[in-house]
Amino acid sequence: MADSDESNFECVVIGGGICGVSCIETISILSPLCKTLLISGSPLVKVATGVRQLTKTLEEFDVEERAFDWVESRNANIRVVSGQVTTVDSEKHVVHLADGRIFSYKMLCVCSGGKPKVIAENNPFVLAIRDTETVQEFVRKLADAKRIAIIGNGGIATEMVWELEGVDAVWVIKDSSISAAFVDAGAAEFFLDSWKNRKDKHPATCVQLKRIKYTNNDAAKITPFGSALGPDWATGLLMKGKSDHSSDFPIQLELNCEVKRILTPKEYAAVFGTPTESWPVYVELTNGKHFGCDFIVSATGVTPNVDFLQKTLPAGAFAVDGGVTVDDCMESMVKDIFVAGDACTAGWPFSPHWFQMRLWTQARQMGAYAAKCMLAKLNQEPITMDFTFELFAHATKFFGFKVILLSLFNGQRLGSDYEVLLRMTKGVEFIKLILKDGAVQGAVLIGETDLEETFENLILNGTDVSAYGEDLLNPDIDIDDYFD
Ligand SMILES: Cc1cc2nc3c(=O)[nH]c(=O)nc-3n(C[C@H](O)[C@H](O)[C@H](O)COP(=O)(O)OP(=O)(O)OC[C@H]3O[C@@H](n4cnc5c(N)ncnc54)[C@H](O)[C@@H]3O)c2cc1C
Ligand SMILES: NC(=O)C1=CN([C@@H]2O[C@H](COP(=O)(O)OP(=O)(O)OC[C@H]3O[C@@H](n4cnc5c(N)ncnc54)[C@H](OP(=O)(O)O)[C@@H]3O)[C@@H](O)[C@H]2O)C=CC1
Repeated sequence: MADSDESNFECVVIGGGICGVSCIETISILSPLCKTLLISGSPLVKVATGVRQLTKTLEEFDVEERAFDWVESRNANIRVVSGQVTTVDSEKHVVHLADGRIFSYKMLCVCSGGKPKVIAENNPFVLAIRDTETVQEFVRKLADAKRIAIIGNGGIATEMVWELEGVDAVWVIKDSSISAAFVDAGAAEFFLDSWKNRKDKHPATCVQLKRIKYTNNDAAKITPFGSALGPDWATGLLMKGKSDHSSDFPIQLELNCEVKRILTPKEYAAVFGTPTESWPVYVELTNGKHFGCDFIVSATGVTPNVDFLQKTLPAGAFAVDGGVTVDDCMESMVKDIFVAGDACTAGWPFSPHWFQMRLWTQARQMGAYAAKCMLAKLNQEPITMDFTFELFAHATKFFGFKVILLSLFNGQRLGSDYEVLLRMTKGVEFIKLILKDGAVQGAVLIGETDLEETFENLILNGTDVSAYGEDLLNPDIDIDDYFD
């Protein structure tokens, strides 16, 4: 290829995470002759493999890290380069890389992911988990730790506390129950109770949803953050500290509070007097408690990683949460710039049963759908929205239990005007249905319930279930028979 060919592409995709790779794979399948470039800030890309469709909208897959040449070998029209995009010139349709290279595009898809929100950005005792490197740093520091503080109440904190061994942890939660980013107080109680009464941390009944291996790649990543970790990042990792306690429940829960300040030993002594035990860092909480620890994990969510678009897009192109607002074709306010995955904020009128959460499945689906939209625009063809945006569906694993979340599982968007139907067997299963206007609007299915397909259908079809009352969750009745 001549030089100019080397830098001119029809489609350019920024980001080698699950979203960017799903985008180029879809372009490659739908339009094998489309000249496409993937610019990855990390030395390996993340590929979804072994996709298993559990129901119409619910899927599981494994995630593997692959070298650039694996991606290129699948299609001669795909090129993958390593580099950090610093700016995008939307007038000239070119992207600039930190090393001076320039690539032109007809259609651009930004899949640059998110970066952790950190409670005290430059404090060396505060650690955030995002990618393979940060998790390795965590494991390394943990090996020398007797007590840590975990701040945040979402996916990372929930998965981390379950895996910890040989360390005391103070879990600082601003809500009144654990894991509130995903489940309500009832399900949280189910988890806590099962956890405290567990006989075996990984009992045979616990379903292994998926397992992946992350490589320790020696090549330096180019952007400050590599691709986000995902399913099973915590499973199989030895998260072991050096405390010699033998408690089965070494977690101290601090509910309804936040970190007031983080203090050095000197600052702590000045405020609270000389401590009985000396620690590298101290934490004061808004509930008045204070304690020392080896380090602090900030697991307080992500913010879209789109700073390099600040000069390209007008202020109005960004949503309140910092993501780039996209329309129902994943396109931003600026022509031919599409944004997908953790980097974007879905800005179209949602279907009644879907909403955005920054998760693997949505990153993969958005990447694939953005590819279809880019090609449709290139070819001036119409496009209809993917079915995947009809219903929110998430499969994961918390505290050793399979967890399925469907549609408005916490009554999102319904205000207080809905009914809840519950079935719970301690240590075995927790099922919660959200009902409104006689129809199922959402479901939380914890344990081996095998009900995901049934409830997905009831939600999607808007079936009137009011005649069934509580029988809907009667364990002696096979509800599949009702709706056959
Ligand atoms: C610890 C952890 C555990 C998680 N567990 C789960 C889970 O169990 N289930 C689930 O559904 N979700 C989980 N998530 C969320 C999920 O990982 C993300 O939603 C998903 O990976 C987002 O994919 P993405 O491709 O949009 O972004 P990312 O994976 O963040 O990829 C972004 C890519 O863009 C590159 N990049 C960034 N800026 C530039 C630039 N300027 N130039 C070039 N390249 C750039 C980065 O290097 C990276 O390769 C987890 C997240 C974390 C952090
Ligand atoms: N199994 C899964 O599906 C997993 C998914 N993930 C995903 O990875 C991403 C990163 O995970 P994570 O960091 O846990 O983010 P999450 O968004 O899951 O959770 C962040 C939590 O921290 C709370 N929080 C925010 N700021 C503060 C603060 N200053 N002090 C105390 N608490 C605070 C949030 O409360 P509030 O919401 O009220 O602001 C929320 O409960 C998320 O997109 C998450 O969905 C991660 C791990 C596992």
